Amino acid sequence: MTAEFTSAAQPNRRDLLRVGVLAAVLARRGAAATTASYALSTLVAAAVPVTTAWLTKVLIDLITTGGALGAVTAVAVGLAVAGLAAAAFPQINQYLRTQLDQRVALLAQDELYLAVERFSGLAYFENPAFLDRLRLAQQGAAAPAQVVDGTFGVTRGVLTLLGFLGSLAVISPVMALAVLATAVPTLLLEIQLSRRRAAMIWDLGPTERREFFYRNLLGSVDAAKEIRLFGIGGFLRGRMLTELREVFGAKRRMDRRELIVQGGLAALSAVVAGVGLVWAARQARAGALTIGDVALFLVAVPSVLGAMQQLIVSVAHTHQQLTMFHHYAVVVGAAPDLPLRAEPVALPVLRRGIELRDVWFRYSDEHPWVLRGVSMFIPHGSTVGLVGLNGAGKSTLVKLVCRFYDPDRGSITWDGVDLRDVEITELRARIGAVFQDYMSYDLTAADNIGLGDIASIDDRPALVAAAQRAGVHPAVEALPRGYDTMLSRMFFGESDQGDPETGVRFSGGQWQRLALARAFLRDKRDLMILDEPSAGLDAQAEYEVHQRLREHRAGRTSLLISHRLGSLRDADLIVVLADGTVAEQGDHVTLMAGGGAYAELFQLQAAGYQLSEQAAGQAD
Ligand SMILES: Nc1ncnc2c1ncn2[C@@H]1O[C@H](COP(=O)(O)OP(=O)(O)OP(=O)(O)O)[C@@H](O)[C@H]1O
Repeated sequence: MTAEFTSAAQPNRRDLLRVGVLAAVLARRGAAATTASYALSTLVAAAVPVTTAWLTKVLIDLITTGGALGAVTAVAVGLAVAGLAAAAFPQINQYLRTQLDQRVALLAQDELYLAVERFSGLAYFENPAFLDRLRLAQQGAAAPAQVVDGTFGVTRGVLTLLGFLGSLAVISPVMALAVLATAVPTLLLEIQLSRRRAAMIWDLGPTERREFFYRNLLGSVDAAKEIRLFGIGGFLRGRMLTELREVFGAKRRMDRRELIVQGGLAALSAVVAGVGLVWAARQARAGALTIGDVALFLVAVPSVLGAMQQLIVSVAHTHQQLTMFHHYAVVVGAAPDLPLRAEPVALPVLRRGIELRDVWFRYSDEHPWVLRGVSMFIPHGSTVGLVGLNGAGKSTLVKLVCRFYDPDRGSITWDGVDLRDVEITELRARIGAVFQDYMSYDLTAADNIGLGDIASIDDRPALVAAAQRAGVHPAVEALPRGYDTMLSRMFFGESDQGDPETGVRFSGGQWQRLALARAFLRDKRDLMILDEPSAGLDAQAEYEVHQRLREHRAGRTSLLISHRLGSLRDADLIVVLADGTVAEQGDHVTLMAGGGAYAELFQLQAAGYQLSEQAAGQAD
């Protein structure tokens, strides 16, 4: 499924052509008028140097041969106008280029993240090859404008080159051929260098990713405690530097290669120009060339070489940008990570329940099976508790019910309709959830709750009601700007708290209550999933939250995961997962009477509490 991300980084000619067309289409859609103006301005900019050189030659010849005053004046005025154009057009070009860059990048970025949003599962985001592609695609979003710019650069280079080469050919066809002959190897070598550079960028992807990870870790507030307590800053820094040295080493080798190749080619051009200069001087001395010819020659040779250099740089740059843009095209054009039905079945309002039938799942072919034939039923209107040791597959099962992945075998049905047959967004719109690894957004308290149901984000009474149910309302109300206070995972001083741009730091339990409030805002959904909703709460808060959950769960369908078995005691059904299968299921009383894994776990926890009570009693 993900082979398209791991395939060779080097696009072939057909790929380049295809992405070139894609870049042009994006430029047209994003900035048609700017692109057209830029094209026009490029043509003028290309014509100016050649026109100037010819007018200079004509002027010198007119002056040295005693031409008419009117003619001299007309040519001089022409030269002045060309000078004006030479002064103005670089600025105009620069402005148009920036406009083009920004407009096309805006569209390209929008389309990239639209495509990313369309990947409705999680598998791509857990695939390092995809993450590498995405990182390069983000850089590639700026490429279409660069490709257009490069194409215009090539056009400008070709026009200037042809103009000067034509001028040179008039004076010396041999010289024109000699100059042209240096261009061919230069162009080929530059393209090869560009290919190598693109391959190097791709190969360095994993190394750069690791370096980025260590760099982030060293500056992260979350990791700061452990790094300091364990004294591992030096160790992590060492690893970061090793990765960085590897990156720089590869880049240095590439730079040296470029230095040798480009230096050699520049020397070759200089030799050709030098030989030409000697030849022209001798020809003028012998009277075979006019002074105007020599002046034109003196301008034409460096201009041809310069235009050629510019052309080569533009070709190489365009090639490199096309290669970068290819990463963008791979991401934007990637097949959906989860198969989508062309004609999805409408998702019925849940009336009967959700059934998992012989569900097998593993994260990839290289991973072990996590679920091995799980069959269970979540009846509508009931609370089902999911129990199991760490790594038993509880969160995985929840992710399958949300269709973040598809089962490898078996099926999950919603009132008899297979989840694979319905529109994913419709399914997700029917589910409310607090995940084990819930998000803490560096946004206002209101936004942190409102994101749970974007349609209600401005409905303050609804946000307050959700916060009240999650028991976080008093804490939010006490904030400097109440619900409009920015919450942040960063620390800001007291004096900053009046500043709406800075944030207040919440405790872990308060963030968790906010996540709960976010889920409560979605409470009119068919299914509520709560994966460890109270793990970070103190005992009193946990009691309160469970009390509210109980009230809230009444008559609704919910799937509840908790290691604190006491909180699942009153669930209608408790399912125990072990070794990827359902080890046992039933309500609390039945499972306790059965004396199986659940009863054992429950008694172990209860004994733990009794022991601590006894210890506390003895201490008193
Ligand atoms: N994205 C992933 N890629 C590969 N393996 C994964 C991934 N997520 C989980 N696993 C593996 O799947 C198994 C089940 O994990 P899961 O998180 O579902 O367990 P759990 O029962 O929720 O555990 P816990 O009680 O610790 O939360 C574990 O062995 C875990 O290593």
